[in-house]
Amino acid sequence: MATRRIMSIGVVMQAQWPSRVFAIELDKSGAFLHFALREKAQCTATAPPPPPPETFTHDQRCYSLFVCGGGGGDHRVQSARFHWALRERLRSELPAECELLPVSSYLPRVQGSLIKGYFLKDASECPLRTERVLSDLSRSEEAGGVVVCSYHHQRGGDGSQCVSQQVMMWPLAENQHVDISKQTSCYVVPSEALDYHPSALNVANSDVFYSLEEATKVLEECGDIIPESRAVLQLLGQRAPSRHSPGFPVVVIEGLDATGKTTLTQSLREALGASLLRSPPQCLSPWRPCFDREPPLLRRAFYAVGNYITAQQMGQEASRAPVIVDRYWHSTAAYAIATAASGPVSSLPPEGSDLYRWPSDLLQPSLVVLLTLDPRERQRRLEDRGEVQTKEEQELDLDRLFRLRVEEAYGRIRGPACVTVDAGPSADKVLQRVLHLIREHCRL
Ligand SMILES: Nc1ncnc2c1ncn2[C@@H]1O[C@H](COP(=O)(O)OP(=O)(O)OP(=O)(O)O)[C@@H](O)[C@H]1O
Ligand SMILES: Nc1ccn([C@@H]2O[C@H](COP(=O)(O)O)[C@@H](O)[C@H]2O)c(=O)n1
Repeated sequence: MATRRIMSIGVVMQAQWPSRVFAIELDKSGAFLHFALREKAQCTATAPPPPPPETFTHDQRCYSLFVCGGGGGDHRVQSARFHWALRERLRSELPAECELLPVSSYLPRVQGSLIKGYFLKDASECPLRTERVLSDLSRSEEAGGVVVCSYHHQRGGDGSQCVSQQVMMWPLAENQHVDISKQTSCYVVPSEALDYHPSALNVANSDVFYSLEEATKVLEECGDIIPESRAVLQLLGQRAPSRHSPGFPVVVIEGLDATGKTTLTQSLREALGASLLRSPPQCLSPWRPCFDREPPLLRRAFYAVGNYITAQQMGQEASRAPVIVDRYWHSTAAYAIATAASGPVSSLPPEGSDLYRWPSDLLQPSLVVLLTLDPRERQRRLEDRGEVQTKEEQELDLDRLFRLRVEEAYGRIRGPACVTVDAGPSADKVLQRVLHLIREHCRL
């Protein structure tokens, strides 16, 4: 099985290697370095080697690492967990002078083509220690192994400079007869950037699930590794997800943390004599911390399934009374899309992208209200709850970018779209405003 997996991903990567673009994430504020590979054989003796992208001109040894099973497919759970754990392993085993950056390899505009990896800049005195760690990794059979490449800066007699990539380790099974000679040495050339974060290519069914079937598939695949996933699936039970339009209105309240969702949902329950639900539902609480520690593929599948369990509860409750729901699909999709990207709002998948669509099999609420709040007031409310961490300025700025991405993603989701309400006024004023919206939008 492992060999088949190595074969499939290894061959796919090998066949596409020269067409792929590599995007090194230089920092969380969204700065990328894009490069492509050009086979040396294609460059004639008369043409000078292409000038290298900037980051490679440093006097540092550079490496890239890609988990072979990094794409979709039958071992995606193992690959995702291996890639997730690899960061900690590299951080603890590599010399402290090694800088570790995320790198993505993808085929431009090809959905699902993204493979995630790490880019390593080694400024340590002892390159052997780094190479030993990489060599140990290459022997790892987990998730199909790791492709490791090194980058070499060269200066020609005429003063020209170039960078070449050498494949150090390509863990293909011996009997697969895959010829990697073409990939062993390539020139590294600058490449055009995508208009958005490359993660958008793999968001569907890795970060956001557009049907119950796709989300449950992930939990089924990890049943042996994470027994908790079986318990979650059992809770989902045999009942078909609720898709029918319920008798009473279902109103979802969304927003970043500390925007006042709990306060408002409780007041709405009292004012309307409504049932109050939340997603993820209470019954999933024992397993939430476990999935919060897992990589996005598993974590997001858990929250997606949570929405379907809440939808079943909504269907039942809405036959008796209005239903108020604290978080639902908008939260799942907006946080997932905003976390997969980094940097400014412009790095999100473009407005109107199919990635913002509502899953066709998930109960649609009658109204979705998004609470927005001035960041300083939100900070003040967090402080009142004793939750403000002393953060470095830089971290605060990254936090600000993340909040902006989440809010923008919330606003781009369609089917239903959310209605924005300023949560800055007093709790009672916010309640009155939302009650007014409910009367306007829903039959009561
Ligand atoms: N309109 C308001 N004006 C002033 N303070 C408010 C208002 N609404 C809520 N608060 C206060 O702000 C804090 C955060 O509110 P709340 O817990 O309702 O937010 P939340 O969105 O549910 O947060 P989380 O998602 O983190 O649970 C609480 O201390 C609450 O009392
Ligand atoms: N329907 C949901 C609800 C929540 N999430 C994720 O949980 C985090 C926020 O939850 P709080 O309990 O802290 O308010 C957030 O990181 C979301 O990723 C979700 O995905 N779907």
